[in-house]
Amino acid sequence: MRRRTSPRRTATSKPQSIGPIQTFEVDGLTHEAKGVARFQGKVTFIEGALPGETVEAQVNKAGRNFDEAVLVNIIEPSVYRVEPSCQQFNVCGGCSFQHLADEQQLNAKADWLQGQLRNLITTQELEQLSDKPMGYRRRARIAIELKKGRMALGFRGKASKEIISIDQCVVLAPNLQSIFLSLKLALLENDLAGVLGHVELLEDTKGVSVLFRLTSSISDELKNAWEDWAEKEQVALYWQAPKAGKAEVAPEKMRYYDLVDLRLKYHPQDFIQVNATMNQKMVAQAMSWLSPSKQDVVLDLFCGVGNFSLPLAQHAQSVIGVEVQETMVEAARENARVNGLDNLSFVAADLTKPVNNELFKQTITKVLLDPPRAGAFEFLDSIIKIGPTQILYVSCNASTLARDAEYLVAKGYRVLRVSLMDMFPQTSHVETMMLLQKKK
Ligand SMILES: C[S@@+](CC[C@H](N)C(=O)[O-])C[C@H]1O[C@@H](n2cnc3c(N)ncnc32)[C@H](O)[C@@H]1O
Ligand code: SF4
Repeated sequence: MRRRTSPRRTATSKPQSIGPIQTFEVDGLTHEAKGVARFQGKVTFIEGALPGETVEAQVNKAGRNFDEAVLVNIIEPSVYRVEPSCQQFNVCGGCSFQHLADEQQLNAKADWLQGQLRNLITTQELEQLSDKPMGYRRRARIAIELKKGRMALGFRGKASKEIISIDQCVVLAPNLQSIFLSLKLALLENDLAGVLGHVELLEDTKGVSVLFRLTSSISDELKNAWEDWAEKEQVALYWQAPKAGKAEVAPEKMRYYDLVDLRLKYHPQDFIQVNATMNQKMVAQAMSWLSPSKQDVVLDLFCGVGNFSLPLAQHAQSVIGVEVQETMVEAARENARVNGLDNLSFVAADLTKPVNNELFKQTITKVLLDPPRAGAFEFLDSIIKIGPTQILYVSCNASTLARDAEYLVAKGYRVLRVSLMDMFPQTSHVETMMLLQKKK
């Protein structure tokens, strides 16, 4: 439980203001964590202000329909305001909600999600799935910049593209937090920083790894110095050569993570869900909601390396996974083989384009889809043609989920269950699971 705060001056940096300091009563919150107030009838968004607060702010962007203001002082704080755990919270763009108590963050996300899905869930209760609020990220891309001889290693800022230099990131898994510190010190001591595009930190069942994205070649001597550092820190090191699409990785250096009794191999730059414990819970919930049985042939769209396909195959008659990246399809096939599952097949296909293959020849009873932010609109007519009895939609973008689900509902499906999954606490991102059933 984090400490509640009392009235105080905020640590917000000095605003580039155009208006005088005014007093606002805040009565709403956007999903990007901006307080919503009205001044003489006009909506004003105030970054850092919370509902129920009386604040002083200065309008720094005046628009026709709304203004934006910079928080100057909190006169009456919300009872849900807490001290941010991260010292960089006011400037780093990585988190939006650290000033709001964890349970209230979830309520705010639920309200927002309910609004996005207002045409779909009037009576259904929005279910919730959550886990630890801090130390959950098993993957992070760290930006790097050298300016006038000074190194900034961190994330993009809240209000600018500037890289905010950080020493500690409390949403990272603890092992990644400690390797981050060691990495920062080591980068200050030699010449690698000048030829880095970015650094990727990753933790999985195999351990911790660091991937360097190079912008130009480096000497063997420098490379060896870093290999020594990696050995001392007991991390695996990967090098992505300049202009290379992906790092070259020997089979024995592939990564893996465990999912209950399954082991899934992947390339260090392949997609994996960033929150390991929430992923376990999400997959378990998907199995419980979709409830695959030996009568079911399940289609797993946007399947990655088989995160849902393999657990589905443990219960279903068979599973067909579809994924655009050939290398991930190969990894998924290998994962099925190594885990002793012979009722899976995988197809490499771009689901935004017409898919002309065996998919439509089989009787598919259930479909699971987990698309990127853009959603799956182009493939919806194909799903309708396949005609599964149930569709389980996992989404990281509620607005494309709403669009796609409204289309499915118009074409003969109804929403059975919806769950907000707090995959990314402290940030404004929301993961959602929706189960749809074909109307009789
Ligand atoms: C949100 S991830 C989900 C992956 C997997 N279901 C999991 O849980 O790890 C979306 C996946 O869709 C794949 N993808 C992106 N665009 C695609 C497309 N046009 N057609 C097929 N797959 C695509 C990505 O490579 C990625 O593996
Ligand atoms: S992403 Fe990390 S450094 Fe940035 S605000 Fe969140 S916890 Fe702090």
